Amino acid sequence: MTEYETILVERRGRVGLITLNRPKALNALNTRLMTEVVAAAKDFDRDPEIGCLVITGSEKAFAAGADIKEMQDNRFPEVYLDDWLGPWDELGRLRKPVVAAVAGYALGGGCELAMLCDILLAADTAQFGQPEIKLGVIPGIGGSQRLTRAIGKAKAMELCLTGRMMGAEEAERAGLVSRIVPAADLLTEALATAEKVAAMSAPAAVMMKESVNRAFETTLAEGVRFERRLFHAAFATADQKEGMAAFAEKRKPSFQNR
Ligand SMILES: CC(C)=CC(=O)SCCNC(=O)CCNC(=O)[C@H](O)C(C)(C)COP(=O)(O)OP(=O)(O)OC[C@H]1O[C@@H](n2cnc3c(N)ncnc32)[C@H](O)[C@@H]1OP(=O)(O)O
Repeated sequence: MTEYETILVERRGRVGLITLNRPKALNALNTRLMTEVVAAAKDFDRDPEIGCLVITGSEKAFAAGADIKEMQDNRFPEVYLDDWLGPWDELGRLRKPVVAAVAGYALGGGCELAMLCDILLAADTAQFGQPEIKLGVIPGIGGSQRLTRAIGKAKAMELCLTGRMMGAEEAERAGLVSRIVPAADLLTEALATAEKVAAMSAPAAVMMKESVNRAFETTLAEGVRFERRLFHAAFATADQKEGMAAFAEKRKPSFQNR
């Protein structure tokens, strides 16, 4: 069993739950936390018993950004040569779906971490923002790119250039989050959503995630072609036979994840 210092890691049936746990620093993302989150998420991603992940924080903060005190004395040659913050990109390469359950502050790297996930659920207390400009820097884990793709240039530009936070309702209207839930229900709702995903055919869920994500990386024609190829490939799985037989026989499917 791996020992972690800055996160809590639990299995809830077929769901892998990662809880950021630096409460005194509002879950500021230091190097240790980055290393631990990435390692735990990759372990779950490799685990055939896990079908979906949930990443969450505390009531007050999902994460208040990269750890400012840790990075304030950084110098260009070191951060450049070490590709500092690069390991976060590995979360974007996870094959299994990931649900972000966000309450309180999701700022800077915290907002970027949420956007690295696939389904974003927000508590009514959630506050999103990219305030790096106030520190004399810009986002470094994809914030200027993913926020712009999620909510469009007009709003992303305003938020990034002013550092203004946006609440859960504005974030939902803008298309950043899929749903708002009362703060007290956030984890229950996130786990229920993740369980629903984990109960689907694992190959179909991985194909679905890959196909939706492709929409951000390619032209419409290429994306449609990519989707068609994966759709064809789904007919090579036992789960396609089971899913369609279950429909015809008016029963629930029992997927074998192959
Ligand atoms: C990824 C990249 C490239 C960049 C970034 O993410 S830069 C960081 C972006 N985030 C921020 O700028 C937010 C910084 N935090 C705040 O503005 C405030 O903490 C707050 C508005 C989120 C909450 O304010 P509140 O008054 O409720 O709480 P504080 O007393 O300010 O914070 C409690 C405790 O946590 C420490 N803290 C908070 N955020 C960070 C952070 N990002 N890095 C390091 N430490 C952080 C804060 O210093 C305080 O600790 P102490 O009591 O020990 O001072």
